Amino acid sequence: MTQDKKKKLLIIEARFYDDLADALLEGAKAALDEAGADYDVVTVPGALEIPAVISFALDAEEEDGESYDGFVALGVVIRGETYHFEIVANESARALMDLSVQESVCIGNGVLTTENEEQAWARARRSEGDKGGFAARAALAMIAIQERLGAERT
Ligand SMILES: Nc1c(NC[C@H](O)[C@H](O)[C@H](O)CO)[nH]c(=O)[nH]c1=O
Ligand SMILES: CC(=O)[C@@H](O)COP(=O)(O)O
Repeated sequence: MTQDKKKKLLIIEARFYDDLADALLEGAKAALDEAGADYDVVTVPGALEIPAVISFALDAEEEDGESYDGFVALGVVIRGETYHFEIVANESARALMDLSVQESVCIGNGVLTTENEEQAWARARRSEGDKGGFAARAALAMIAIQERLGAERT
């Protein structure tokens, strides 16, 4: 991957909450458009499915499939009545971190984990927290650092 090559990223969005997913995706797309990066979008049911899609993309790359310079994970996990919040929030984050470190993959994590919907909106809206845009910019930053260090995935 050369410094001047146009970057291509894969956005994986968990659409457990449709309207919130729209807000996160708007921010992420705006950030990547502003950076002049190309991207594809894949939609999954929930945050727990996001890490596997990155694994699928890495596997496909080894079979001469599409190659992505980085990944943007988007989703919203809102606490309910049971322990499932901890499972979804913690395990999706853990799997993304494990992928980034063990596979040297550039990932921006825009999966919100909130106590309620109000907190989620305050972070999803591009005009407020813009966590979707932040995650996209984080992925781009990691791609640049990986290039600078000469650590691109072969
Ligand atoms: N409760 C939330 C979920 N739960 C669904 C899981 O992510 C997963 O899709 C399901 O367990 C089937 O494997 N997902 C979110 O993204 N946000 C939530 O608040
Ligand atoms: C984060 C979740 O999994 C949550 O939406 C599930 O709600 P509940 O714990 O009330 O089943």
